[in-house]
Amino acid sequence: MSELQAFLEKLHHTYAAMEQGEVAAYIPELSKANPDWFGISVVTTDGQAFNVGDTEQKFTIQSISKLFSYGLALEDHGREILLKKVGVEPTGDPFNSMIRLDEGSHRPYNPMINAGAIATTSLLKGDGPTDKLNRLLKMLERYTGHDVFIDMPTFISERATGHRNRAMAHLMLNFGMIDKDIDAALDLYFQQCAVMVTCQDLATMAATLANHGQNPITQTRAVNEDYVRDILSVMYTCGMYNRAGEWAYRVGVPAKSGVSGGILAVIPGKAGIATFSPPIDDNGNSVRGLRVFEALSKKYNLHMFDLSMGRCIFCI
Ligand SMILES: N[C@@H](CCC(=O)O)C(=O)O
Repeated sequence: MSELQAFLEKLHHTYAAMEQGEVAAYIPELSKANPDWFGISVVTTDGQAFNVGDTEQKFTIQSISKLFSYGLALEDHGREILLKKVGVEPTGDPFNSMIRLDEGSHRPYNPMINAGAIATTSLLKGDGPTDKLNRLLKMLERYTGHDVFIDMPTFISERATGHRNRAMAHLMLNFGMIDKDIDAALDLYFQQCAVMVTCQDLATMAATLANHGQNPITQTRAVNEDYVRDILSVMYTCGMYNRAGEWAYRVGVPAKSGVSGGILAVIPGKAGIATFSPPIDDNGNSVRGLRVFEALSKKYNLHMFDLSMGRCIFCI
């Protein structure tokens, strides 16, 4: 067994017993997740895969989808046009806050909070709702390397209860920051959040970004190489809810988490790492996931600004 595999198994064993955190329930369908589900996956840019635990359990991608739709919007519109519609500043506020929408330029602060993600998804090109959804699914399939599907109960559950997201869309419409067909934009946003993935998928998707936008297993290009740096920049500053600063300080790699319990992180040029465990803390981050990433970063010197010798030894 490789040293990395042995270390992943040790981490899994150590943190499986943790009992902190709560499974998200504000989208009713998410509350059905088993709090004991726990997986850790690593995929390297040369195509090696390491897995431990529930890495084949399917779950809805939720907020992690935001970084991928941001990549597609960058391809559709380019950096400067998109920047006029959605900023790149961290907020320090909860992901579903709308306080800052009502001040200043009315431009959502960044594409990783809900307001910015809804605005980003509303900009995706396509000939009507079906074409837009198909473009989004095809894009995600280039990252995973296989077909992806929407979990209908989760989509319907969020569509029926997502009043806060609906309110944000109305506020942005009021300010003229979003196209008037907000129901279609919200449906597409709820659909992208309800796409089913596994922990292994998330690691492959992260490895694709680590590999300059090309899937290291299928060799398919998932996103234009020019935009990988934009995606990773907003992940680094805004990807971990209102713990993004502490994550950057402690773990030091671009990452994104979602309320269903997934976290993915990109080690540029080296690997993608993902964890899945549904209990989340007050910020929305998986409690087991945070511990695993802190331990991995320490053990393998993953922090981007750690320039000591032996950095990221596991992925060479
Ligand atoms: N669909 C969820 C995603 C939230 C998340 O994972 O942060 C929402 O909009 O509330």
